[in-house]
Amino acid sequence: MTNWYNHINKKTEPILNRIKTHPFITELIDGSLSKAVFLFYIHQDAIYLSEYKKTLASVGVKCSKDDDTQFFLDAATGIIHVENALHQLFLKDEKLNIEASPTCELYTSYLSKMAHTHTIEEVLAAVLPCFTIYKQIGDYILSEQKNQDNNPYQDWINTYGGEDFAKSVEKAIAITNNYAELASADRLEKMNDAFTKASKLEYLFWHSAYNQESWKI
Ligand SMILES: Cc1ncc(CO)c(N)n1
Repeated sequence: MTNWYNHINKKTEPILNRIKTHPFITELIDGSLSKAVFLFYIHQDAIYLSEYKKTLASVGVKCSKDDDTQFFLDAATGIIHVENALHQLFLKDEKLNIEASPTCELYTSYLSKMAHTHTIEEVLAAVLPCFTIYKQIGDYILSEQKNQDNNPYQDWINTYGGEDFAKSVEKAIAITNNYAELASADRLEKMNDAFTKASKLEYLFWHSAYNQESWKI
């Protein structure tokens, strides 16, 4: 398949639309999101990112082209910078010794499973929504908001709306499309499933933060 990403992006548009209309995002746009909810999200995202960077490094190790390996290792390093910047801004005095929520645990475990027991095509498809959905949501928020000068969450919003992130997203799409071009119909189906599941997990991640999800016991 020549442009696999275009195909799966269209197919998963309903999930993206659900994220755009989720109260976490609509309230983030107008600045009314509760600080407790946002901090819960940032804490969970800190845990998520520290696991996600390991998955990206594993993906890099699995790539056959030097260039692709370098891209994922750089992306993993880039995450360390994002983590430090965001967490210094928003978690100044907060301690990071909290446990992962059920959804955070589910998402990071799913990605780790894909990286360690599935094919390179599937794990590429599984990590891609982390790039593309954040880019789409970052751009969406920037285009919708009218309060860039006084939104308390602007630093977070700017991280994912910028040019550097856009380049990185384009490269991740191109690498995944290259693998999809040579994949069998069966492998493509598995890639679709992985991209769809990771997109749903992105939705659940916002949703679980909005509800400050806890372990039931
Ligand atoms: C849950 C989640 N997915 C993707 C990103 C973007 O790297 C992030 N920061 N958090």
